[in-house]
Amino acid sequence: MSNILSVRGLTKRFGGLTAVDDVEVDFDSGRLHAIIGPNGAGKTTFFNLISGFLRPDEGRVEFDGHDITGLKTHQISKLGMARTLQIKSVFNQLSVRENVWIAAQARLPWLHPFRPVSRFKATDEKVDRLLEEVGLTRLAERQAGTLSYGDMALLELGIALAAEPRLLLLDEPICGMSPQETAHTVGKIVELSKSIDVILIEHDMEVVFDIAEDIVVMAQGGVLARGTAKEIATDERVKEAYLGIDEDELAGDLHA
Ligand SMILES: Nc1ncnc2c1ncn2[C@@H]1O[C@H](COP(=O)(O)OP(=O)(O)OP(=O)(O)O)[C@@H](O)[C@H]1O
Repeated sequence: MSNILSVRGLTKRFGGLTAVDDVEVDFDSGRLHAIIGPNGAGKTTFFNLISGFLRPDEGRVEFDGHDITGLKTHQISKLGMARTLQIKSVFNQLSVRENVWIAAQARLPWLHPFRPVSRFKATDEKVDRLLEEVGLTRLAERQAGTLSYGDMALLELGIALAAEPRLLLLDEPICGMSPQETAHTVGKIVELSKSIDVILIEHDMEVVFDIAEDIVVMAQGGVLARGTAKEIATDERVKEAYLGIDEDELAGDLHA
């Protein structure tokens, strides 16, 4: 199986704090990956480094065969990596459809006066498909700013998918959602992961253990453990890393 992402010696310091510390990790294509770890473990900083929001102090990141170390976010996104649900990319005044349309349009060459009408038709069809895919067809004409939290998250997913990514990074995609919204969004993520690669940062252990096929555990900037839900749930080092932070909740989830 080929690697969609390979990370070597990745390090990021903020003053005296090493937020990501010499991380070496590969993510193979075709499995749903999750990154978990206690607060402050370095998960979001890791995402920021691989998606170009932050420049690493040391190390190398390879995405889909390209060395992307130090590239800017738009260059990385052009190569096929999308990230969603932490960056608020939605225009609140526009409709759901218009938001996705703009994102889909951005993928095409710059607008010019001689652009064939068929290109707009193709974009319209693509937008319809995307809305269907994320389950927002019924709300297509709704002003985005009036969406519920869960529907807004789905819209952000639609916007990310408009870029036709090979790899989708999701940072706490169900944070703040109701149980129904969670179930719906988790279903979508699983479905999506069958056609594109997904790496998910998530605190909800029940969801992670339920859907992730591969779990990377980060602690204090490094990779502490890696394995299947079963392996991670019984790993003493993982239990220790969470001890004192969320002991009751984790104990419940790990033994579920
Ligand atoms: N821009 C920054 N400047 C200074 N310190 C930072 C910055 N970003 C993150 N940190 C610190 O780096 C460490 C790792 O933070 P990070 O947000 O990556 O952890 P995390 O695992 O995503 O945590 P959480 O689960 O709480 O989101 C923390 O100690 C955090 O305070």
